[in-house]
Amino acid sequence: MNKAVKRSGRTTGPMLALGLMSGTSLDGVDAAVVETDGHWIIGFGPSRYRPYSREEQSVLRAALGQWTGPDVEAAAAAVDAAHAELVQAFDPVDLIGYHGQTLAHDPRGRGTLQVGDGAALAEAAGVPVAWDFRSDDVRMGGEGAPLAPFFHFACAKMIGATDPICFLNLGGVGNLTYVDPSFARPEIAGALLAFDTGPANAPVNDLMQARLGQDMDRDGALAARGAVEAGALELFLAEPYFSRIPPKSLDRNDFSEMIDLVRELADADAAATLTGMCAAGVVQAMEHCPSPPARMLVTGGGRHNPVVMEMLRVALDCPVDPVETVGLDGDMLEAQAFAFLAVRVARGLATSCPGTTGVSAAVGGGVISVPSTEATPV
Ligand SMILES: Nc1ncnc2c1ncn2[C@@H]1O[C@H](COP(=O)(O)OP(=O)(O)OP(=O)(O)O)[C@@H](O)[C@H]1O
Ligand SMILES: CC(=O)N[C@H]1[C@@H]2OC[C@@H](O2)[C@@H](O)[C@@H]1O[C@H](C)C(=O)O
Repeated sequence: MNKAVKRSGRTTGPMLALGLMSGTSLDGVDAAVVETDGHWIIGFGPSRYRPYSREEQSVLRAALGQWTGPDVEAAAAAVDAAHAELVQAFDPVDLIGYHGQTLAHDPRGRGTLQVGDGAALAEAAGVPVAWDFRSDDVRMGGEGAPLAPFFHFACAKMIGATDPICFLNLGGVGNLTYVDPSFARPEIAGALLAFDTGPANAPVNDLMQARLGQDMDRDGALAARGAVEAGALELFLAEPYFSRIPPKSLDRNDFSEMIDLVRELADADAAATLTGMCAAGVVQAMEHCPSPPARMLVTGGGRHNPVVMEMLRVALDCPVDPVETVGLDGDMLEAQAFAFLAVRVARGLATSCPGTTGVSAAVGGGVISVPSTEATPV
């Protein structure tokens, strides 16, 4: 059996890390290579996407919101198998960052659960694996999410930003990172503020599935034909979550009852209203930022939706662009984030701080499992 270790032996120099992320949309696994010393992004390597099959998706969906039991075990097995298969497609790396699949997230109650066994993957791949990224943060009073902000800080430095900017990830859930790149390090108070903005694509996907048997409102085609219903939007914004001071985080299904607010609406109006809720959550989020950002860079699948992008452009006082505008890859940013964080775990560096998760002090989360064939940890 391999062992989980906390700290690195090697302390400097770049490493080649492969990040693996299975997001809340349950569509598949993203994998991307990053070369980094844990502080600076030296370069981006190859990336791949491995979609879940219909069967795999239903296994994962059946386990959502559960903490233990046969559904969770089946989901864990499906997640491990998909990741092990995907890793095979890459040339050797120094380290893997394995986020796994979040099934349940209740940081102030039962904790947070990502399935995916890093020890087994380390054995299968023959490479050390950093995993279980969120538990330590939750144990120290944090939200356990979002964790991409330390990577966003490095991205802001890489693109040469000098004024504060925001990264907005529109996945199943939305999350925002405000970065002040004038700070030298991400854990210094004031460098980062991050939190989940509200539901993003998940309610729209659920609506499309329930009403039309489709996975998503591709290119916002349905929403573009409808109108936002003001009453439903108002009820949505009355949710206490939006006025709560960040950091704060959400589970995928925390807002699943939003679909009830559009139950009486025609398909196009329902899609437009749920899309409007995603944008409105972001607009509310800006109220919590310490200063207006110079620009907003959008990542995640929602950046492909012209309806939500236009809503944001109309409502916000700064340019709103996909991250591709600055040369980043919006389909792979989260996978790259977990490659970057893996190296930070290996180096004993912090992965979250009070500004990103509300944790009591900067914490280096995650553990590293080393394959039994390897004599010393990374
Ligand atoms: N062309 C498109 N038009 C509209 N929506 C799109 C398009 N492409 C992707 N999406 C939306 O983006 C979603 C996938 O986003 P993404 O891959 O960022 O999610 P995720 O990583 O699983 O979620 P999270 O970041 O919450 O973990 C799809 O389920 C869909 O709703
Ligand atoms: C608990 C959990 O898995 N949260 C995810 C989810 O998906 C988006 C948003 O909610 C964010 O908080 C987080 O993922 C990103 C990758 C993060 O940790 O930065």
